[in-house]
Amino acid sequence: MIEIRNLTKRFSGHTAVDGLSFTVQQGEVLGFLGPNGAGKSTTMKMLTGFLAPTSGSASVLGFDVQSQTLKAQQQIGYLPEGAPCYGDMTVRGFLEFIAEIRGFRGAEKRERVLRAAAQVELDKVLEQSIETLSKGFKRRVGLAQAILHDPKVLILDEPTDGLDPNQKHQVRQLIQSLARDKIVIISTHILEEVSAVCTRAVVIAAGKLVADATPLELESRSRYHQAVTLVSDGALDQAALAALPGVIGIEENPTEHSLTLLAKPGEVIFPQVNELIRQRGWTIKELDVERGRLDEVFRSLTRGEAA
Ligand SMILES: Nc1ncnc2c1ncn2[C@@H]1O[C@H](COP(=O)(O)OP(=O)(O)OP(=O)(O)O)[C@@H](O)[C@H]1O
Repeated sequence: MIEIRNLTKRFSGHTAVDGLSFTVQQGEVLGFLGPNGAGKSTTMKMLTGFLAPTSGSASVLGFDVQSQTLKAQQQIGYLPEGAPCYGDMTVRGFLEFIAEIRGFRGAEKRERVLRAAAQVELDKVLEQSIETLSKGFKRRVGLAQAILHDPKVLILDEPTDGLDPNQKHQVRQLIQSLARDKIVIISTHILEEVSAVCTRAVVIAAGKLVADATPLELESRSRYHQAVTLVSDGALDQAALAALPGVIGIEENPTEHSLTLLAKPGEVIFPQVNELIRQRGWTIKELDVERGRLDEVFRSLTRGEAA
């Protein structure tokens, strides 16, 4: 388990992290979200023992990060933002270098490098210099160095930032396969990542926790949760749609020639909308029921709080 208790960091009069508390259990993939300047990197630095908190504490699998720093750090694999590597080294050379820093020698070092490279599918580029790799492969090198010592905890700072959609997809699949027996914390600005890979999300703004929930719970806070969008060539009777039980509003989307019916919190409106369509014999080209919009929830949670 990772436990963060009342963690606070002040920089000359400015409070970057403000009394943050949360825990993460084995098997969880936690999305750590917040606008620029919210305090994500500062929290990660305190959690990984690179920055001392002003007050409060953090522990990793029972090891206090401040008083048992090395023990705590041995449990952690860390992918820093941008996954910096030594570009002129080969993939194998770099991974062996990291393995040595982690204390592995001889056959064990070589085996660990091969195992980590195989896990993230780097086998074919082991002898290639890192600077000649694509961004996606560079990110894999960063992931490989983070898992060399088979840590129980992975801390990944914006692991898919700057990658193309295919590379994003591949790195997310890798994270999911690595996450099975680990605790994973992913800091991200990319909200779709939260739905794609995270089991839980902690949202911070101005150093304070503003939400701690599953992606589904967060989506259910959206005003678009259970909203029904209809696309039709013909005109629809908006008054009749608005009068349906559970409907609290209608939005017109002129560019898409569609109507979005908003549901009262906690209510499902799809059956009554469907019934009205049947009764009136409307031709509907598309009908979509939404889970909710994370970007809207994120904005309303963090609005005006960014530094
Ligand atoms: N060493 C430092 N000295 C002074 N202020 C700092 C220092 N490091 C961070 N800060 C401030 O602390 C606040 C939180 O910064 P932090 O980098 O943790 O945010 P973040 O959520 O990681 O942002 P981003 O998404 O942009 O990476 C910001 O206002 C930042 O300017």
